[in-house]
Amino acid sequence: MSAQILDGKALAQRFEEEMSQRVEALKAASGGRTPILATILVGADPASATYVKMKGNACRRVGMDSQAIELPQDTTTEQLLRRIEELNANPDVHGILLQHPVPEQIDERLCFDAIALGKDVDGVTCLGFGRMAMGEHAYGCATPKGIMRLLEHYQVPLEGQHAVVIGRSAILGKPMAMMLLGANATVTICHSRTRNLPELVKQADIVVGAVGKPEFIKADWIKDGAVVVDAGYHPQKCGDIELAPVIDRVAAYTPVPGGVGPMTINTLIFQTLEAAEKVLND
Ligand SMILES: Nc1nc2c(c(=O)[nH]1)N[C@@H](CN(C=O)c1ccc(C(=O)N[C@@H](CCC(=O)O)C(=O)O)cc1)CN2
Repeated sequence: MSAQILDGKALAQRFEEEMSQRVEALKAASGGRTPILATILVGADPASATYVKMKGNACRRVGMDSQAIELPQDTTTEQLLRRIEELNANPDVHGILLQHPVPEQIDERLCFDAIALGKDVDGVTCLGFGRMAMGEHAYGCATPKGIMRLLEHYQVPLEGQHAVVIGRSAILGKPMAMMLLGANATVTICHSRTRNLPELVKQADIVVGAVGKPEFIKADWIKDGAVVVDAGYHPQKCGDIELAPVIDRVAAYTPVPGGVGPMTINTLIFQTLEAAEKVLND
């Protein structure tokens, strides 16, 4: 069997070309106003700094701007909330990204939830999650929404399929499960205390690795013909799933790197453009 590669890098590039045209049209229609994503990075975690830089670069590639806010490691919850309130009130800012994780003294949930719903282009607020889960409009959480866009592009059937999501984090596993459910998949959510994890994964038509541990999901848990989606990315340049031994016997898989990661960034930028279009086209 020759597996389909769910190529997130190529798809993100293609979507960027389409978005560039939309940005140009928006600027022309709004007297030259430019969509702006505000990015907030707290502390000096090198990986987070890299991701935020990649997001700013992606904005510029499609003709949008980013406003980078860098706050020191000892920032308090109150200080961060004030910065978010300023961005909420700034009409020139169309989307707000708070890079996760923040230093441990900060109440991350409180800060995520302070982001105005219309500017929550990273889909991190409880309100946005609730609306999405109930089938109402909200910007989706960037990584799971990016996975859904990838699966849709490659016409991976979801309806009636058994999707097993391994991981239950607020910005990945939980919204992923709700999005798959919204697409009429039958969803099992597994986590660190799940018993019989290998047996559950063996039942999956679609496996989503979202556990944050390198190659935690073993090749011999994955059934022949499954669709394998790996949302992990680790310094060893591998994901959450032991991928190499299964690529000849699965139906489709996301490579690491070049699968889910580029779609995460593309989705954030795409949703920023949507938010800007809502404001600037009015
Ligand atoms: N507020 C948020 N914080 C975090 C999110 C998020 O979606 N919102 N996701 C992750 C990290 N992340 C984006 O922030 C991210 C991780 C990896 C990639 C990516 O494109 N990886 C590449 C490889 C990169 C490399 O070569 O160094 C790939 O997989 O091809 C993009 C975004 C945690 N925080």
